[in-house]
Amino acid sequence: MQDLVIRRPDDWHLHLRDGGMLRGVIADTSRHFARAIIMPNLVPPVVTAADAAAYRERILAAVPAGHRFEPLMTLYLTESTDPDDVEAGFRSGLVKAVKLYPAGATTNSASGVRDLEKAMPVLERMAEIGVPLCVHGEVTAADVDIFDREAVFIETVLDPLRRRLPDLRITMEHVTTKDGIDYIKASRANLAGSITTHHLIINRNAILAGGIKPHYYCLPVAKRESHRLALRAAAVSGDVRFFLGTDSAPHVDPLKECACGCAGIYTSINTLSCLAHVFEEEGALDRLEAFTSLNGPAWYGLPVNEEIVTLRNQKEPVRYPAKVETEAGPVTVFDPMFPLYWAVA
Ligand SMILES: NC(=O)N[C@@H](CC(=O)O)C(=O)O
Ligand SMILES: [Zn+2]
Ligand SMILES: [Zn+2]
Repeated sequence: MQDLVIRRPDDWHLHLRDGGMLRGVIADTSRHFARAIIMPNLVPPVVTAADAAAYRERILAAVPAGHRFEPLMTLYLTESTDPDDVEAGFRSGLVKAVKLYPAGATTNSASGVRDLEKAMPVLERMAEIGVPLCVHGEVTAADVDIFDREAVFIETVLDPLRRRLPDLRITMEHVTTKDGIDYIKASRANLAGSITTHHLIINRNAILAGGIKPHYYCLPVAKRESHRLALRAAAVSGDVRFFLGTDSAPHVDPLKECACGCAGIYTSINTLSCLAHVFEEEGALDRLEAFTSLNGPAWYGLPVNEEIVTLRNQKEPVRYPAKVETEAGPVTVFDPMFPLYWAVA
C-alpha cells in the first residue's frame, strides 16, 4: 500500500446545475474538493451579480453537513452584461470570473455571445480591473468541422482578442487539442488552461468505435490520440499554466441516451482516482498536487488549501457507483474503462 498526500484539490470548472440535480451531485464534489469555479449555464443563465449571489446560497444550502466547500461564482457573459455590475460583483469578492460561451457552442449556451464587439465594453473593464475571462473556446460556424472548432477559435477569436486586450486574463477552459496546449505554452502572460479528467483518458474512439457511446460525448468533443497525449504531457509537466477543471457536467440518462443526446460527462465522483492513475502512468505522481491543488489557486490569486487529502493505492479496485441517483433522475458516472486502484482515504 502506498499513500500520496496532497493539499486538498479545487475544481476550476464545474457544473452543479440546480434543484434536485444540484442536491444529487454536490456531495461528490464537496467530499474531495475545497472549492470549485461554478459554471453559470443554468436555464436561465446566471448573468448578474444578484443571480450569482442567489445561486451561491442555493449551492451552500445543498452542501451536506460536515463538508466544507466554497463555490466560486462566475457570470455568464451576454451582449448586454453591465460592466458596473461585473465590477461591483468582483470587488465584493462574490464574482471570481466571467464566462464566455459563443452562442450555440455547447449545452445551454443559447444566450451566449453572437457578436464579441458588443461585449467589448465589459471585456475592457475586466482587463482594467483584473477579472478573469473563462472561455468555452470553440467557434460555432456550421461550416467548421466539429473537430477543428477549438483550433479555429484560437486563430479567429482568441488570438485577436488577446492582441486587442493584452491585459485581459483568460482561462482557456477544457483544452482538448495540441493546438490549444501549444498556444498556451507560447503565451508570455495572462493565459492559462484548464484540462478535464476525461480528456486525459479518452480519445474520440471512446465515443465512436464499436457503437455510439453517448456517455463519452462532451463538448469540446474528445479529439484523436495525438491530442490526448499533448494534454497529458501538459497536465503532468508541472507547468503553472495548466490545472484541473473537471468539467463534470451531469445530465440525466434519458437526455443522453436518445437520438440527439446532450454533451457532458459526469466525473466528480471518481476524478481523483482517475487522475492519480493517469499521473502514475506518466511517472508523475509527484506533480499531481501542482495540477489539482497549486496551479489553479496561483492563477486565480487565491490561497492554496491548508487541508490535505490522502490518496491510497489499494489492492482491490476502488468501488464507485455506475450511476448516481438524483431527484432529477439517474446520472451515469464516467467509466475510464480500466479499474482504479487509487482511493481517496
Ligand atoms: N462540457 C460539456 O459537454 N457540457 C457542459 C457545457 C460545457 O462545458 O461546454 C454542460 O453544461 O453540460
Ligand atoms: Zn464548455
Ligand atoms: Zn463545462
